[in-house]
Amino acid sequence: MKDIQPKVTIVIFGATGDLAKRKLFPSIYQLFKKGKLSSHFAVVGLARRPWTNEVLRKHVEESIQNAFSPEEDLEEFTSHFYYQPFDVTKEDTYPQLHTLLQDLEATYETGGNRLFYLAMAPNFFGLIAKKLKEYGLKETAGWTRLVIEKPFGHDLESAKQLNSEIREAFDEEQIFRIDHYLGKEMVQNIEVIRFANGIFEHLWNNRFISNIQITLSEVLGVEDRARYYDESGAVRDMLQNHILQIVALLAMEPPIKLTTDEIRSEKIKVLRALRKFKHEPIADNFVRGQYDAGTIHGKSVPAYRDEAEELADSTTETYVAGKLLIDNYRWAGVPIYVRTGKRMPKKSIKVIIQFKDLPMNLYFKSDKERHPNLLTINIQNEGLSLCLNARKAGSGKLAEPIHLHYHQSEVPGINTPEAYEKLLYDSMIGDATNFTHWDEVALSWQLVDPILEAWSKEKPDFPNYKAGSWGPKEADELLAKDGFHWWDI
Ligand SMILES: NC(=O)C1=CN([C@@H]2O[C@H](COP(=O)(O)OP(=O)(O)OC[C@H]3O[C@@H](n4cnc5c(N)ncnc54)[C@H](OP(=O)(O)O)[C@@H]3O)[C@@H](O)[C@H]2O)C=CC1
Ligand SMILES: O=C1O[C@H](COP(=O)(O)O)[C@@H](O)[C@H](O)[C@H]1O
Repeated sequence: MKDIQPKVTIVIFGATGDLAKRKLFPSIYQLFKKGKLSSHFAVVGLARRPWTNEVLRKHVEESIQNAFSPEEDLEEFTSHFYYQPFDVTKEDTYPQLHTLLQDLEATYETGGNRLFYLAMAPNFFGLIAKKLKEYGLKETAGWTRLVIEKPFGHDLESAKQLNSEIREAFDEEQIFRIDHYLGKEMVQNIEVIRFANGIFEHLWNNRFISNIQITLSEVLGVEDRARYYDESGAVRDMLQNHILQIVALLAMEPPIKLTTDEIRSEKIKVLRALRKFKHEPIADNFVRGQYDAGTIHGKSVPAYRDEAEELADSTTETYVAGKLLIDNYRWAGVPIYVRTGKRMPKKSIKVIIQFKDLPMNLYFKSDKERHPNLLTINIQNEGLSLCLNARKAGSGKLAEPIHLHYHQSEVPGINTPEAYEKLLYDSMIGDATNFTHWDEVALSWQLVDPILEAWSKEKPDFPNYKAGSWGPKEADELLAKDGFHWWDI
């Protein structure tokens, strides 16, 4: 079946920024190259810098050359890009934008479809949405949609405030809250692995699963995002969004149909059932950390507090590990251990499902040597692996663990699109399945707020893990007290 080729004007607020350069321009290029965009599209870049169309086009070209080696002449592609110097806080710029959009819609015959992409600091989101409505930029012959980057708020209260500001201007169906993990191939694969395989789905519950481990580890430190990151920390940056979305996909009930509403409704039920830790001590279930200087891949790296002047006394966590519990019939009693951190020994995104041991296993010399069955979903290096026990060759009656591996990248002809590429396309065709609904955002903050509130009352003893290590020792103790350990990833 041929892909739909949406006709559209994409308006990028924050077009001179990091996200636009590293992710958005290369993704739009890929969509164009793959024929998912026809010639009926235009991209308008907005930011304060006094750039021109030519400067933006050169910048877009460089960003694409940095991302991959394009075979074709990029000129035709970049000719669809236009730049308007624009300060979102200044009233006079909106009417100018209106005129530019109308001109481009006539030139490119886009049917008036407008995708407003807010690649800017979140404190501007409410204002931009309001002004787009006020200046009639939403009134067109086609559809208008608003794509919003994370973070969506700083806590539940600010998220509610932001949501109500946006909802005054846009309907929920027009709002696409992006979580780029939902565009990752293996995150999208979770529901297929579960609901298309009897051998897993029949066992996918507290009778057969002993625990689940989710690790999102990064080698990178804070890079040049110190100001943003220090306000955010690992909980707001990764746990509140990416990790909880993965949890929802792993734990949801089978949807009755593969529609946006049905899938969302199942995910929301999981987030509702997540224990919110309002009454238990947070320290029993969550561990925070901040990296000290250390060595990664043979290279010395500084402590978080030495990465930028403003971080000198920071108490922001660059690591969090936690034990989540889902209080429903399927998952009661199954701990879901999660961890994410910067400056870890390797970049990895993995989910490990540990199945319960058999009551008796005669094929191992001692209980200590027994190895549980593990299903590993490798989100970073796109693949799956299943650890089973099989006869140890030539050993008589002993068993040993063996691994069945599937690596998507080794399958000929498969070229997985980048997450942003998929999500941009979905937003243009109006498929909101892999975007977060307001209810999901609100429920996620309900989990996270009590953790942050408890932490805010005590000064942490930071730094407490070396760059290049797997985080503070308390994260190992979190599992050890339940009789588990983190599996190697
Ligand atoms: N970078 C990343 O990897 C990721 C980013 N995000 C999110 O994406 C968003 C953008 O991040 P990022 O690109 O890194 O940020 P940057 O700081 O690199 O870019 C911010 C952009 O906003 C523009 N800008 C700032 N003030 C104004 C203003 N008053 N009017 C108009 N434009 C303005 C800046 O341009 P100028 O100075 O020319 O005005 C610049 O283009 C944020 O919400 C971030 O949290 C989410 C996930 C990953
Ligand atoms: O959203 C974010 O994600 C990145 C990690 O994304 P990945 O696709 O490389 O796994 C993280 O570095 C960043 O701090 C965070 O804002």
